[in-house]
Formats: sequence, C-alpha cells, structure tokens
Amino acid sequence: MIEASRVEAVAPAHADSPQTPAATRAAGLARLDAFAPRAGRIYAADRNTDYGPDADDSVSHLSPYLRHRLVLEPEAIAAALSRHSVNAAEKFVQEVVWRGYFKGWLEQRPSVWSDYRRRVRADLARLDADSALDARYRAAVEGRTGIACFDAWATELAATGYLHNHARMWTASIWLFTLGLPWSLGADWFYRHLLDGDPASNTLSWRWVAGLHTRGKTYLARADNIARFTNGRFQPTPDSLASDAPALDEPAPPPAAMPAAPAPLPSDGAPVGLLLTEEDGHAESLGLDGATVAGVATLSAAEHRSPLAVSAAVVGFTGDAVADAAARAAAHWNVTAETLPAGVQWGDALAAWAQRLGVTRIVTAELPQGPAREALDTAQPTLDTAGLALYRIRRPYDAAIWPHATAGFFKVKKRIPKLLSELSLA
Ligand SMILES: Cc1cc2nc3c(=O)[nH]c(=O)nc-3n(C[C@H](O)[C@H](O)[C@H](O)COP(=O)(O)OP(=O)(O)OC[C@H]3O[C@@H](n4cnc5c(N)ncnc54)[C@H](O)[C@@H]3O)c2cc1C
Repeated sequence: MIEASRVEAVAPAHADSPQTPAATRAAGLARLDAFAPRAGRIYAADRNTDYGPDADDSVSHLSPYLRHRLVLEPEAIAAALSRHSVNAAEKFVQEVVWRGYFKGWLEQRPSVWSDYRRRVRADLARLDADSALDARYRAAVEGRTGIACFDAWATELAATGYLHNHARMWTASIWLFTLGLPWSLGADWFYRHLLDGDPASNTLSWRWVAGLHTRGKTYLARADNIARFTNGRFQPTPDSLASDAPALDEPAPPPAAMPAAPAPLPSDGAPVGLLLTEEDGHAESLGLDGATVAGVATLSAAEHRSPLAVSAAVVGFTGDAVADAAARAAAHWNVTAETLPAGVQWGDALAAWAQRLGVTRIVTAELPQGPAREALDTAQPTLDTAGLALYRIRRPYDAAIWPHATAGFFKVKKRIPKLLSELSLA
C-alpha cells in the first residue's frame, strides 16, 4: 500500500497562487499574442538560457495551454509564421512539433506508459523497504540535497508548477546520475507538479535523459553548462555532479503500431452528448458543427496522475481548464454543461448523464495514453452494457504527425515542411 502522506515539505503552489497562470483559452491566446514577436530568431538564440523564475526569458511559457489544448499547436505555429519567415521560426516550430512526436511515439507503444505506471508503484514500494534510498528521495523532492541549483529547481517546481526546459534536463540528469534515484520516481515527481504535466512529453523526456529513448544515449548535466545557461546564477563545482552518465538498460519496447483511425460519428443527426476532458479544451474546432449536441459534460483525471497526492495547483489548473472548455462549448452549442463528479467510475457517471440527456451516443476528442484514457477504457464495458456508443475524434494535426513517430525525432523533423503544407500552415 502506498503511503498517501508522502508529500514534499516545500512551499507548494496553490491553485490561486499569483504565480499560477489563469487556465483559460483567453489567457493562453493572450500569452501567444505577447510571445509571437519573439518566436523567431530571439527564441532560437536565447531559448536555452534559464534566467530564473522571476526574470524575463525568451521561451513562450505556453506549455500548460498547449498541453490541455486550450491553445492548439497549429494556432501556435500559425502565430509564429504570421510574424516570422519559416526559416526564422524554424526552431520554435520544431519544439512545438516535439510535443506531437512524443505523443505519437507513445500512442504507438502504449505498453511504455503502462510499464511506467507499474514501475512507479514498484519503486515507491522500494522506498518503504530501503531507508537510505528513501532519505535520498525525500531530500531531492524537498530540495534539501545541498546541490544549490537542484534544490532551487525543486523549490521552483513546487512553487510555480513550471521549470525551464534546460532546468528540467539538468534536474533529471542530477536525479539519475548524481543522486542515483529511480527515473520513474523523478518522472512521477515532475508529473505531480507540472501544470503542463503530459504523459508522453514527461515520461519520454525522462527516458531520454536516462538513455532509454534514444537507446544508450544519455544526458549529462555539466557544471560549466549550468553556469553558462543560468547566466551565472548557479556555479556548481564539477566534483559536486556526476562525471559520467551510464545509460540505463531495459528490454526494448515492442515495435511501433499505429492505433487505427477512430470510427467517424454517423451524420444522421441523432443527438450526442459531448464529453470534455483535460486532454482537449477546444471542442469548437473538433469538426462537430454538423452534429446535434444535446449537452456537454466534463470529467477530469488529474488526481490520478500518481499514486501520491497531485499538487493543488495541478488539480486547480486542470479543473479550471475543463470548466473554461465546457463554458465555451455550452455557449457554442447553446446547451447546458455539467461537471460530473470526480472520484467515481466514469462509466457510471457517463451512463447516468447520457440517460438524463436522452442520448445513446457520446462524442469526445481522442484521448491519448494517460490517466483520462485509462479511466475511459475502464468505463467502456459499462457504456457497452448501457447501450452507449462512444465516438472519438482524432485531430488532423495528430493524424499528420503520429504515423511518422516510429523512431527518433529526426524522421518527423524532416517532414515538417510537408506537415506545414498539409495543414495549410505555410
Ligand atoms: C525531464 C523533462 C520533462 C518534461 N516534461 C514535460 C511535460 O510534462 N509536459 C510538457 O509539455 N513538456 C515537458 N517537457 C518538455 C519541455 O521542457 C517543455 O515543454 C517546455 O519547457 C515548456 O516551456 P515553454 O512552453 O516555455 O516552451 P517553449 O520553449 O516556448 O516551447 C514551445 C512549446 O513547444 C513544446 N516543447 C518545447 N520543448 C519541448 C520538448 N523538449 N518536448 C516536448 N515538447 C516541447 C511545448 O509544448 C512548449 O510549450 C519536459 C522536458 C524534460 C527534459
């Protein structure tokens, strides 16, 4: 049994903290608008420097919005390309596409996600059995390792729900190779705190640092690199950090297999219930304008990110994001929106809601691997018994990227010009 009280004793971010951004599409679009002028050469030149939580930097901070699809990847790419040439915006576009690449990679190998979920439980149980490992783990997540940069990033993560990409790479590397902690627990720690916490980007980035994604190739945090790219804020001594990063080893994941395209929603006009989750906050662009949407419901699985307690900021941000999505969808289709109770079986909640609405069809954006997908898969037998048909909509953006996410990012990167033209973005 996992100890529910294993929670970090560092300043937590609260959902209403002034540092927590508003979880609305309007706030995301405002952020995109403010960032777009810097999405070209400024971003490319300066994106690797982490100036600290209270300083301006050159990255977009769009990730919580993109992760919940309050802002869509094509919108972010289009905003960058409306201000900059394809060449100047190349780096930003590539970074946005990394997100879709990781999602597609995991969709094609769902067992990597289920193995991660099992591994987190097993490694948490190891902490109970190994007091030295437990002490190292607690010192790390509470920011008490004595490694100043690591401790500052641990505190920043808990206080803001965000870390700069380079800080994520250094933190993960120090966790693995200097502190000798299990990668799965590092991924779980990030996932419990990041407002942009994403099953694919987070799990696969940790695996990448550990040498499990690009097999055998690890990421080593070096003292001089940290000093340079924190603008001198941190100056670790070289001997305070591991000097090598031996790759972890694991059996290779099964071969990639692209999930079949979901069955289309029949166009016979029968009424549908529209289910919104934290995976997609912009139902208005799902292509449902020809459908008869009879009502909207929301469900969130944010609390199931981990066997441990998920930060209040994550639960708050996710709840606000689905509420914002529901309010917009309800206004768009002129129907009412219901927040279905958290903590119940999704199958029971959905069947009761569909009955209230008088529909036998539920439609939702396709849920990628993650806790919401697990909850919906578990609900499927109950939906079947209730005679409810579930339709999932795959966005053209995902359909364009996922099939190419079979190996490393390079294969997808090479296709970016084609992708931009297929999606009418350039
Ligand atoms: C160990 C580790 C864990 C991570 N966990 C997550 C996570 O849970 N969720 C998440 O969204 N990203 C994760 N990332 C990727 C990346 O760090 C963040 O997306 C990025 O820092 C978000 O800040 P930004 O929006 O200012 O990024 P920008 O630099 O402005 O990039 C624009 C957008 O591109 C995407 N992006 C940028 N870099 C990456 C990347 N390396 N991989 C995937 N997408 C990227 C994001 O959607 C981001 O919002 C992780 C990286 C590492 C090394």
